[in-house]
Amino acid sequence: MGNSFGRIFRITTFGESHGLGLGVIIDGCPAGLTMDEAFIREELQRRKPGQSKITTQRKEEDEFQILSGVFEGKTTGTPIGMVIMNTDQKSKDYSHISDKFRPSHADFTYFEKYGIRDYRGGGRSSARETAARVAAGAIAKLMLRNFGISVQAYVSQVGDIKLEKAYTLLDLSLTEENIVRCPDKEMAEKMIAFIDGVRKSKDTVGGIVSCVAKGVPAGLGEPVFDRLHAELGKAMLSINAVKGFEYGSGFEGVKMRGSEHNDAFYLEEGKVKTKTNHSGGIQGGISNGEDIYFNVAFKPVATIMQDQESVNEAGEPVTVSGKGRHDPCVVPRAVPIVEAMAALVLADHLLISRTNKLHV
Ligand SMILES: Cc1cc2nc3c(=O)[nH]c(=O)nc-3n(C[C@H](O)[C@H](O)[C@H](O)COP(=O)(O)O)c2cc1C
Ligand SMILES: C=C(O[C@@H]1CC(C(=O)O)=C[C@@H](OP(=O)(O)O)[C@H]1O)C(=O)O
Repeated sequence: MGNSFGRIFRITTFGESHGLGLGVIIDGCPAGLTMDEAFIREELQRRKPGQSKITTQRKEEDEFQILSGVFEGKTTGTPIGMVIMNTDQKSKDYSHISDKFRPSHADFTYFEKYGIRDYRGGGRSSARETAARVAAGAIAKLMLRNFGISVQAYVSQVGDIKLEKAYTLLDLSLTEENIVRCPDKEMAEKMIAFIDGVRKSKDTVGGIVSCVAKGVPAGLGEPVFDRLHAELGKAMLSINAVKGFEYGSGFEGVKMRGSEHNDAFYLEEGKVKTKTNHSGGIQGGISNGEDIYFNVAFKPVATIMQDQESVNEAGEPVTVSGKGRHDPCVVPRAVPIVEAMAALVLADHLLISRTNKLHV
């Protein structure tokens, strides 16, 4: 429970931030998929810590090894095991809080649930675990690529610096050109300067990652509880520090009338299309063939380099001061994580949909 995700394309992750390493088992990846290790490496590089001045300075190369499930460059249909070793843990930085709870991190809730405190870094609750998800997500992306499906995310907001343009008006190929991963160069510079300033003031800040999936065929998703947007929402809300998810017109849509919000159908070369896409590519929990787009809100990082009020395991009031290497803002590194989780949902539903209709 709690460590696995997906139904057919199913992943289980393991490992802690300051343990020996972490990894993932993917069970259900179809046989015959060409493995592109260089691509998996690239994806991990986009997420790894220590990549710029606006991320945590922990230096992990996040080199991975595939242990099973691949033979002569192709998946065999058996479980794929992947490991990434930890090489730069500095657990000493956490000895001073070994019995204290950092406000708004998971120290207190994990202790309440398990009665055990792995105080080496955030343990299992550290976003280090998302390296395993990105490795699995890369394989899901390789599978989706065969079906012409792409998933691309970018940073659209940091604090109150907001990119007002919709994704349709942006050149998303520019996202990787800067360290904050915002495709608008000018806005990116503002965001970077802002995060750097917040970091220097020993504080942290939140932001929004936007994501678009293109080429998703109509018909993915289940009609009632496992609606495609519910699955995407769960995937996104399972990422550390996520506080909000909205898809399509989202919360802004409430300001519109039905006459404006409805997406009119038309035919293009015999194919059903919609003129607008307020539905975000999903209607009745099922994809309609249009782009699927959504936003994910991340809170400011909990560990700040300032004294904060807290309590310890003995129930005494204490002061907690941040130490160690932490992200001043998670969104630059969250971009590949959001993409990975979206790719896992879509790969899973692509395989599920094959059981829906005899002719698919
Ligand atoms: C990419 C990424 C990097 C993160 N880095 C840090 C960090 O350096 N320090 C920290 O306190 N929290 C960091 N977080 C957030 C914590 O992992 C998260 O707050 C914690 O697991 C508690 O979960 P919750 O915030 O979802 O309740 C990061 C999250 C992500 C997605
Ligand atoms: C190491 C990574 O990021 C970490 C995410 C994280 C957290 O609390 O989420 C806290 C910091 O590390 P630690 O687990 O040592 O406290 C970050 O450096 C990584 O993403 O690979």
